[in-house]
Amino acid sequence: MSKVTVVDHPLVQHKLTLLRDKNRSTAGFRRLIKEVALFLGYEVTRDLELTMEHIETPICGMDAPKLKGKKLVLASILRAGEGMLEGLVELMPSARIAHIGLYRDPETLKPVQYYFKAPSDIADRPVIVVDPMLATGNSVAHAITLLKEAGAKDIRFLCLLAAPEGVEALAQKHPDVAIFTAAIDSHLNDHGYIVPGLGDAGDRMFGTK
Ligand SMILES: O=P(O)(O)OC[C@H]1O[C@H](OP(=O)(O)OP(=O)(O)O)[C@H](O)[C@@H]1O
Ligand SMILES: O=c1cc[nH]c(=O)[nH]1
Ligand SMILES: [Mg+2]
Repeated sequence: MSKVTVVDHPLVQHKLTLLRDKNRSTAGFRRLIKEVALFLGYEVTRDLELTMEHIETPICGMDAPKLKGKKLVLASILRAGEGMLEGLVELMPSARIAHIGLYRDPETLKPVQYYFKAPSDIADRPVIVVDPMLATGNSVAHAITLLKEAGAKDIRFLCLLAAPEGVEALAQKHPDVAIFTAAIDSHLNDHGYIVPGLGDAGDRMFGTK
């Protein structure tokens, strides 16, 4: 069973409420997604391994902690992952980036793939998959399958909002992938939207509806 972490930091919860509000402007929505991603970024990277390195401060030499191993990969599920990616890149400017182009067929709720590009040495790097919405879980499960086929081994998933159905489905398909989210909502409606949710994240972020 996947480990699920709900990030209940008060600032995250406050900003999530602002995001849910249907009267939030496109600019406000974009800014908030990026801000929340910064907070969530702290949690999703909490268990990264450190190694000691000798450095010289202006005062003396010391052994100080640095991240161990290769830079990690941020894997953004298009389109909505891009908003969170912006915040995470600010936190980890040297991260490598993977893009996975998927949209959900509104009838079948199955993902339709239109793009995939990942670093060639992804097998040697930790991977954080980002997409604000975990609804049925079909999109992220497909994205993770593609990343595993490309060689990824150490994968975690960061979203903003999850439905219980999606958490369950992802845990079934990829039990090795830890899930980080700001909230787990009530359920999915007949169209596969999260209730109460925040609507269509991509459309709200890019102003396409
Ligand atoms: O868990 P699922 O049921 O698969 O739904 C979640 C997916 O739906 C949304 O993308 P969408 O298909 O709207 O594409 P977009 O980001 O281009 O708007 C969202 O960003 C996820 O990728
Ligand atoms: O509630 C939902 C479900 C899928 N995708 C979204 O953007 N929102
Ligand atoms: Mg969308």
